[in-house]
Amino acid sequence: MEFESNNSYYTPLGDGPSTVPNNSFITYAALGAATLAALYLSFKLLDRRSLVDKEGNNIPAGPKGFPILGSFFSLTQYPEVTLDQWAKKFGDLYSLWLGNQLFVIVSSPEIVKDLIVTNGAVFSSRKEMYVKSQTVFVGRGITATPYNDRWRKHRRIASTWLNQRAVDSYTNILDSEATVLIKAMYQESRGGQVPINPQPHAGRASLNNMLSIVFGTRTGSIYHPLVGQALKISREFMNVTGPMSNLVDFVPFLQNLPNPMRQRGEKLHQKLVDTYGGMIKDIDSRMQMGEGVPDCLAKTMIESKNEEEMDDLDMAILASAFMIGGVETTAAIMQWFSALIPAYPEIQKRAHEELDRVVGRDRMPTVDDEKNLPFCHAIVKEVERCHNPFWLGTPHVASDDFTYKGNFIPKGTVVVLNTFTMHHDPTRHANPDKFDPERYIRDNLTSAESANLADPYERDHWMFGAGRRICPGMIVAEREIWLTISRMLWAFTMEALPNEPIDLKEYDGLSGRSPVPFRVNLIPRDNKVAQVLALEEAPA
Ligand code: HEM
Repeated sequence: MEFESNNSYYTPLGDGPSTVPNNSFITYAALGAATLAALYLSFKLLDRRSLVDKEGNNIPAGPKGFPILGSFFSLTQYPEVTLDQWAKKFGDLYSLWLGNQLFVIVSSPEIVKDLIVTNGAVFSSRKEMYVKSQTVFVGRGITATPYNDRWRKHRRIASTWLNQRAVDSYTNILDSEATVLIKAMYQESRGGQVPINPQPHAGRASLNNMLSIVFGTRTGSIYHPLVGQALKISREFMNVTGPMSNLVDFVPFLQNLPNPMRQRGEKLHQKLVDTYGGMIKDIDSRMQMGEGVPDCLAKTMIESKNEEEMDDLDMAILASAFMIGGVETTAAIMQWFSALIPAYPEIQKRAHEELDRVVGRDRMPTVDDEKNLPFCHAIVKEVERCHNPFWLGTPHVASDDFTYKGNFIPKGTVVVLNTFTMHHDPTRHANPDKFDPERYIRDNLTSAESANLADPYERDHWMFGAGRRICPGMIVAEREIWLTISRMLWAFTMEALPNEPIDLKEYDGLSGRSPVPFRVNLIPRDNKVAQVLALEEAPA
């Protein structure tokens, strides 16, 4: 199959500033028919605002918003900041409207546990968003599907490649890709002589891990055409499918008008089918010709497609969910780490001392070393707390009416975990805006273990979501993040360029977020680095 040769990952803002909403309200407003529909809807909306249950309990209070649009335009730029301000005003459980859709915003660990975990039978569905679910994923794929038998089947199949035993079986691949990453960074920076943009390197490391798991293949360099193409697809996905960014998702009459988001969604859908569906077809043909194919998700799906009643589209979209969910996310954490750490020489120094004491200079840290490197482990968790790539997560939906402590949550309400507020709660994280790994120094659990703690206030962070839809890729994600970050720390002293400050506020992406491109100096810590990376012969 052919891949477009496109290295646009160097300029990921190619589709315009990503923090601007995707729909042009002006275009829609120009259409006269909208006025009548608007009036009708505003009456309906007023009706819904007074929703009550049988006992007369109201929906939680919240910002009023505007007729028709609700609070849409308050949430276009840095929505997590607005949600945080409203949490301070309206409390840990409040509501808002976007168009005809009611949202409930949950900002405390206790309420997340009570609703999403304890009442998972009610709060584990997804809204079939017009752009993301209906147009891009066409009702398939594990991420966006409602809580039904198709989701259960896809989650079960996904888990066979993401559970602890599976991850243990391919940890050698994650380990080798982490070494390749360090080597490529070393080489591109010419042993620390020129600054580099870590983005394509982080992207390729994550991409190669997912390519191995899903298709049993990998790319040989950041210039392989699949790197540019896959990262471009993931980036477009992040910019097209924000949980609160598409007005057309919430104002249904817009779906019948000429619609740029539908076109972008359809194009993206086709790219997914052509790229990842095409790779599955290649594997299928090779298997039919009796060629040996490495074990991978695609092979599992092809072998069991009759028994599991999966068609080609099911397989293409499930593979796409891995390629999207598993690439930008882990790569974003590696990038946030690389953006943050140059500002903290004293933290690097302490990490270097720990690494030298526990691991030494003759080898790089491994998965087994993590338990003996509490400060490096704490750095990873603190990066995740400060820079969750999905502040709004993937919202859940109530599949039934529910009343929680006098607050009515009607069936169909979208429930958002307000992770920004929870990650910045000063009662749990003193001085929350400070990057301070020390706060996790006594946390010796993985995030997967932490998610199972009985006390939700003890959980490390909420980056992976919660309940029955919690990220099934947590174990592999953590392992690859550990290997890459601990090895970057082991190999380099990371420094910002004197005249190029690294922007930690702006970010790229609407559903997921990663830093805007930046460059860093990666100074090898000593000449052992080249030897351990097998770039230089060890002295006799
Ligand atoms: C830093 C890395 C990652 C982050 C921050 C992340 C975050 C998330 C979040 C917030 C959700 C929604 C959870 C919820 O509904 O409560 C999710 C779901 C999901 N993630 Fe991840 N993820 C990461 C890595 C991965 C990886 C490596 C994979 C591998 C394939 C993956 C696959 C998925 C899938 C398939 C779902 C959908 C689950 C469902 O709806 O049942 N993720 N992820």
